[in-house]
Amino acid sequence: MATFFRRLARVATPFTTTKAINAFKDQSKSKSQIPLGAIAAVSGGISYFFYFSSPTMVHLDRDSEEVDPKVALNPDKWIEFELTEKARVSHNTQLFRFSFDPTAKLGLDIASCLLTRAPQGENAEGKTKYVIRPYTPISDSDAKGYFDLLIKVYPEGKMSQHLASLKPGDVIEVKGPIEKLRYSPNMKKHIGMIAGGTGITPMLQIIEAILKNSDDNTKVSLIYGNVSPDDILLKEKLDILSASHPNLKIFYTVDEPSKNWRGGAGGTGITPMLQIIEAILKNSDDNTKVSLIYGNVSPDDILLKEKLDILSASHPNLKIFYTVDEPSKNWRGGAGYISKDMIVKGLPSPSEDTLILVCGPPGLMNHISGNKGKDWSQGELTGLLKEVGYTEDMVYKF
Ligand SMILES: Cc1cc2nc3c(=O)[nH]c(=O)nc-3n(C[C@H](O)[C@H](O)[C@H](O)COP(=O)(O)OP(=O)(O)OC[C@H]3O[C@@H](n4cnc5c(N)ncnc54)[C@H](O)[C@@H]3O)c2cc1C
Repeated sequence: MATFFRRLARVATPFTTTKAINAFKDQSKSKSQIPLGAIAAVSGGISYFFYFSSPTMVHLDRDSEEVDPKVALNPDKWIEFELTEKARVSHNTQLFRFSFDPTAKLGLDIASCLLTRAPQGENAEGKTKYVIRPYTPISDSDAKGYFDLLIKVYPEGKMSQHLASLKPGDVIEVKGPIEKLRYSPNMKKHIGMIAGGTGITPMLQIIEAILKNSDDNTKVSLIYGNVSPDDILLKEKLDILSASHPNLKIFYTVDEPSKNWRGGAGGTGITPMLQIIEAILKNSDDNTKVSLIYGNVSPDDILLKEKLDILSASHPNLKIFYTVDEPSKNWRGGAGYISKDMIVKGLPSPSEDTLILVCGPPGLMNHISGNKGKDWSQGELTGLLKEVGYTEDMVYKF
């Protein structure tokens, strides 16, 4: 448990790809007990390297193809799952790991959610009343024996408070899956995503499905909005995925930038990035595209800017976006509500080859795309996406 909390604490520090690989090596010594704190910090990066560099994973994949795996979820029946670990991810968000038969998969297609229910007193006839809420697992859909939920805990939230009160060994009832958007590889050339807060969860399901399939060439551009830098969930995981996959570009924006707001790399956090950039650029057989978001307090604080500018000017595969806390007059983004300008610059243009996915709290949905209908239908497309020229068939609201 101590290791688990130490790893969690490391979430606050810049995480390099080397660290991710080492973290994986450490974990592989006790494969059945991967600490959830490490998952909170880097699981995406680890699973990415796992999928693309580990012979063990190839072997596991072959195994799973040979035998039709058992499935843990049942769409018609509430099933109890045991909480094995939980970890704080931000000041109001926690990660929960639930376990089941280690030889079974959860049984979730991309992109789907599941339903949880918890008892909430009794009705007049003495029967148990339940609160039921949907959540989107963020663990690999092929993972055996466990699934992870990333949940924002609301002060008055019936289910989120119940979940926050659970201790390892306690159980929660779950039913599903409920399919949202049926994702198939290469269904679109370019997918744009706009997420707010825990609205990142369905996006993560789709991103990981794309990145782990080497035949899927879909480009993904994600705009991820949060209130403050401390609210950005799984940032290290997203950064590692983006740093190691040229088809994934991420732009973070926060309503309340703090002094520490650093974007993808901050200050001396540039050093590991530079190592990777130089390794890529000096190898003429390496066609990896790199997008670097490099944040600093002020324009004067940007380290090695001249060198980075020269590299970027001479290598078309390297794109750099600088962000600063104390902007000069030329400041162009990285702070404030998601704007029309960010959408135009950051997402694929309206076209039949693109799809824009939106997920977040009602305020964000209203601002970006209009909310869903009362009957959970897609509802009318309004907001910034409509203004920019997208049509209803180009947008999916989770
Ligand atoms: C398809 C789907 C997938 C979802 N996946 C996730 C997920 O992966 N992780 C996750 O954390 N949530 C997810 N949600 C939201 C989740 O289902 C619950 O709505 C949320 O956890 C609040 O439930 P609660 O019972 O704790 O709060 P409630 O008792 O329903 O609400 C109590 C108070 O909390 C506040 N509140 C509740 N929801 C919101 C909101 N969305 N925005 C702003 N304030 C709110 C309001 O002030 C409300 O009055 C998903 C929702 C849907 C529809």
